[in-house]
Amino acid sequence: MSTIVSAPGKVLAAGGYLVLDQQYPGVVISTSSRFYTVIQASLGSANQIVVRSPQFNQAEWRYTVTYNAAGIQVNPQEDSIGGKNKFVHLALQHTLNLVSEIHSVARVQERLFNGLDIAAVGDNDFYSQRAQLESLGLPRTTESLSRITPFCHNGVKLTDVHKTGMGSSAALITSLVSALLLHFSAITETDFANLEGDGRRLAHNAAQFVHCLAQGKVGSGFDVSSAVFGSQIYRRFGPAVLDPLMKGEFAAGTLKSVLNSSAWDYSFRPIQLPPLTRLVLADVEAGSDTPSLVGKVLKWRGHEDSCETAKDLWTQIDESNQSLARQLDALSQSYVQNKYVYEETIRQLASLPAQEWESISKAFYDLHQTTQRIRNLMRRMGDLAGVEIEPEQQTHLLDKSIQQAGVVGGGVPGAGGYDAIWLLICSPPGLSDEQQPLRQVESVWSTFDESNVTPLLAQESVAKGARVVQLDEIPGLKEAIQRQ
Ligand SMILES: Nc1ncnc2c1ncn2[C@@H]1O[C@H](COP(=O)(O)OP(=O)(O)O)[C@@H](O)[C@H]1O
Ligand SMILES: C[C@@](O)(CCOP(=O)(O)OP(=O)(O)O)CC(=O)O
Repeated sequence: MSTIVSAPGKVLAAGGYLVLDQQYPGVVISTSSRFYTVIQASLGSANQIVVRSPQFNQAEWRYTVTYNAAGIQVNPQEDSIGGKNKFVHLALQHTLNLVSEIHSVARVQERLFNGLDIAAVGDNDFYSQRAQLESLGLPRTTESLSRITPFCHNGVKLTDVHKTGMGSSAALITSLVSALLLHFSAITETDFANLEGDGRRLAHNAAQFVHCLAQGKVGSGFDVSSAVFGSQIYRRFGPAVLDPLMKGEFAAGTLKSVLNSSAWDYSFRPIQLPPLTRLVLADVEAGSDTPSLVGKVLKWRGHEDSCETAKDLWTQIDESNQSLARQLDALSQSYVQNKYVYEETIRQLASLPAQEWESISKAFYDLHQTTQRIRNLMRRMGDLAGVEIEPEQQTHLLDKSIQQAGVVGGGVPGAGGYDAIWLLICSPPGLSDEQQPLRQVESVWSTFDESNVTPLLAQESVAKGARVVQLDEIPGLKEAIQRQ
């Protein structure tokens, strides 16, 4: 029997920094690029778990599971060629204990009778493909990216890979924890498939906890929430719910009671991007260090000399972020009300830059203005806090991109910095590939001389968050997990 769960990556389009405070929601889009965990019964030894990542060199981690009065211990084997993998180790340790608290230790022992083989792979978008395109002599376009083998081998060790900032650890932990809970029948597939199901909530709470523990801090959790529930308006949970577990209190029953507790007060409201538009992402440069950016912004926000200005600015940013959410909703509704008119409008917008849209569609023009206002306010926050939230080179790249016909708007995702940009562009049906706004954007990116810009393949995920999949459904997955 095998169990496969996929979980999407994320783009925090609005709400960077603010979303760390429960007062402010964030707008997060989950991506079509996903992480997959494939659990298969192995023919190995009892209580042995092997986790492999066939996209990297030396990426195999072996664990032995033992049982004693304190619960289940997942022990990394000294001879693991992958060295340490805190994220994977903690996911196994705590999810197996959660299973034993929900069922029994015997359930875990029984399902580990022949050991387990677990493969974890991520879509190519999670890792920069710039070097791969160069070595294949291909131009930096989405068309070239679609020619690279799915789940391709990155040619390096996991520790040396260049990530694109789509949240590999959150997607990995979500897919791994959910797959384990399902494989050990701690939650049912039907309940997991339901966005409001208790099983899906438990998977979320468990993945949040493991991710926080592995990161050594309780962040906002927007990445895990979108990996579990899909695109959403996210409001964080109060961190106190995790206090006992973060302090290492694992007396019998604690995991189950904390992770099932009604004290989890996060909220998510599913959203979607307007129909006939598409999200486009670019991998720009080596990533900025998010924790150090966050540290500086929070210091500025807390400082007595700047806290009043910060409060005012955050109120303004929040108003714009909430307008963005409302405008996205309204556009989806207007599509439902009159598909024909909506489609015709998108076709017209696709041939003009957004500054010229007001007379054609006030709703899309306003959306454009809102994204620009959010950029301005975030830049102001960066200037005041002394942090490069939208560095000058990103400003040039975004301005050039947003001036193109059919581009609604964009920004730097999450904490900002040098690593990525996102754009929302019109994608009307019936246009030839050459006429699509995406082509023009790709051409601007390929000739941009201040940094090396490579598109990613990701679009918005149509599936809502984490889901169970079958091996044959996903092109290239079977081949990838069989790779040695
Ligand atoms: N393909 C993979 N296989 C196994 N572990 C992985 C894989 N990808 C990521 N991880 C785990 O996630 C960690 C990366 O976490 P982090 O640096 O927070 O990444 P991100 O910023 O992408 O979320 C790695 O050190 C590793 O423990
Ligand atoms: C600043 C933040 O609000 C958003 C950071 O989002 P990013 O998407 O930039 O994060 P990384 O996955 O670490 O690259 C911090 C948070 O919410 O945890």
